[in-house]
Amino acid sequence: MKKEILTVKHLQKTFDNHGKKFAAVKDVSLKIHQGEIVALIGPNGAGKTTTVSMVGGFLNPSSGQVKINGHDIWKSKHFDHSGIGVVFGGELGFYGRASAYDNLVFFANLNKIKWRQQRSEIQRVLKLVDLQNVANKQVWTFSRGMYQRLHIARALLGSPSLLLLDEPTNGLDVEIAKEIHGVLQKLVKNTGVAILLTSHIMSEVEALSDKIILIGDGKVKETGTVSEIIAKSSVHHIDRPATLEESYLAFAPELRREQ
Ligand SMILES: Nc1ncnc2c1ncn2[C@@H]1O[C@H](COP(=O)(O)OP(=O)(O)OP(=O)(O)O)[C@@H](O)[C@H]1O
Repeated sequence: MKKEILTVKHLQKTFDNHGKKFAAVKDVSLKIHQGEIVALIGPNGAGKTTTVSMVGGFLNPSSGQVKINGHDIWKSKHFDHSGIGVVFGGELGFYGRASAYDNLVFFANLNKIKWRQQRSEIQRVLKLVDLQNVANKQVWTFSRGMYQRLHIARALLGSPSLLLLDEPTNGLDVEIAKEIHGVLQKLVKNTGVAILLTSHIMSEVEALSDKIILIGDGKVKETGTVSEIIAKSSVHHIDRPATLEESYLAFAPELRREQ
């Protein structure tokens, strides 16, 4: 049995905006094991990003538990980020005139990686995302795909056991999205890192995930592998298997927010 990396139990988040309460996450429980890719899917406003933010330590839960490697991250006063790498994505976040290597030195310092270990650690993460041959190139020259790979490399500094990716290929064209999928699959295979991602792109979820968690109205509505979710949706065709997108659409009414 593979090691349990992330355990989330009955997570809840209620926002209070000037006395007006809104329960964004009502009841989310999930588990991720070493080397697993798990996708959170659901309609806009379902509570996916709020969940990921609580797992990543950016937002404190109203109640519930988040454990990384058995350690309750919200129990201790000082949140220990070392087990988690967050991929922020987008075209910001790096200094364009500096090289990929020098950008990563900046983040290695933030991560408190000892200077003696920095060189080998930066080379390790650049290799994992296949950027080792452009380590000394200025980042402004990078393509969108290379930029996204550098975001992943940054998140891998310090060898976290869990990577969080909120819509990892948002705004990227199909070809670059495929490139990123390949990087993530290779990463999981080579390092055993666990991945929690959110996505609206069903082909991406189908290609990457070992497990899917369907979220609606701030609650987990279904959990299963791609084929289990398709089977549960009861969408059938005589001439071909149902797609995840068709099955997701069949679940859509159940996922809407209760008024
Ligand atoms: N700080 C906040 N104060 C009040 N409500 C918030 C706050 N942050 C998020 N929400 C609300 O909580 C709900 C869940 O938002 P969240 O961003 O987690 O959804 P999501 O599933 O990630 O949606 P999307 O797919 O659009 O990214 C939404 O209705 C959102 O407006």
